[in-house]
Formats: sequence, structure tokens, C-alpha cells
Amino acid sequence: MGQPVIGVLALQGGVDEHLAALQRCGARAIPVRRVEELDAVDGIVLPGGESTTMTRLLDIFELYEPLRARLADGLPAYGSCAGMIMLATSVDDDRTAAVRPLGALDVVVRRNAFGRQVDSFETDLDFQGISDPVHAVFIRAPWVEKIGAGVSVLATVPEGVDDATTPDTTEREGLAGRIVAVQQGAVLATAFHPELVEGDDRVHRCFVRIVRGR
Ligand SMILES: NC(=O)CC[C@H](N)C(=O)O
Repeated sequence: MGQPVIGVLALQGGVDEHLAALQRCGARAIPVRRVEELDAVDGIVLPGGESTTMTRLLDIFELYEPLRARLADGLPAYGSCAGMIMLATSVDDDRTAAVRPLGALDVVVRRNAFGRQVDSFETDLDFQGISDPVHAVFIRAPWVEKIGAGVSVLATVPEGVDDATTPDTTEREGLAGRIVAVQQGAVLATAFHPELVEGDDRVHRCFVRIVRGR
């Protein structure tokens, strides 16, 4: 493949940061709001935002079904935060019937999983396939509750985040080891936002490599 064309779903959320990161990694990055734009891409990024709103906007822009179909057909995809929720097969949160995930990644995701005390936080974590730690920004992030057979775990929450972020013992438990980055074939997802970390495009570079590999 020559220069890959990678779309960023541009209905809401952190679109520009993803476009810029993809460009720096050698892709031609285009915002996607219409089916014709979706048809033109070799890969797609689903940014952060709000998965309930994203579901609604996908319907309004008549993109839900075309996007679901292209993903089912093997379109490489990367989702960050709300984007990860949208790529999942199921969302473990009974208050959010309003989220209709696209089913491209065989995982169960829990929305707003880190709870009140650790709502948003930053940490360095080890990321499979990237040699030095990655700085990860979590904003009302989900985590992956369950993975299917073909899914690899790329990153988990390190020890110590709990203590650094919350004084509340009841909410401290069980954060370390939570799954926050996964890959299944050409589908990549992170619960955090690499596009917000200036000067580090390594996760986007991984995705561009996945798209080129197709
Ligand atoms: N930063 C984000 O993308 C937050 C995700 C949001 N909490 C949701 O459930 O969709």
C-alpha cells in the first residue's frame, strides 16, 4: 500500500488531535462524517467523547450501519476511550441501553469503570510492543471487563495508581491489573487518550503499521 488513508470519525470528541497524530505517522488523515468518506478509508479511528452521544450521532448521520458493516468486513480500527466502548461487542452497564456498540472487538467493556474517586487520572504503563512506558491519560475511562479468545491484552493498570489517586480504601481495590489496552487482529483499543500526550505518537504509529500491514 502507498500512503494509507485513515479516517477519524468526526461526529464529536477529540478529532483534531487524532488527525494530527496520524499525519505525523505518515498517513493521510481525513475526518469522516459521511458514507462516501467512510468508503474511502483504509482504517478508521473512533475518538473519545461520550458513547451515548456517539451512538445517537451515528444514527443521525446514517453512519451506524455502514460503519458496522465495514468493521465486520475487516476494516482496521482504533478506538480510544468512548471509541473503545463503541468497538466492543457488549457494554456491561445496565444504565446505558443508549449505547449500541459496533461489535468489532470481542470484549465486554465497563463504562466509567474507575468510579468517582479516580474519575480521571494519569499514569505511566507498560504497553506490549512499545519498548518504553507510555504515559496514559484516563478521562472517565472504561476498562475491559472480559476478553474473547482472539483478543490480546496490550496494557493493564500498574500497581500504585490506587494510592496516588484516591484516599478512599473502599475504591482502591482492584484497579491494578485492570485491562486498558487490547488488540484483536486489525482492531486496537485503549481506555486512555494517547492523542492528548504531546510528543508521543507511538500508539498511533502502531495503528498505522497495522493498517499498512493489511
Ligand atoms: N473520555 C471519554 O471518551 C469518556 C467516555 C465516556 N465516559 C463514555 O462512557 O462514553
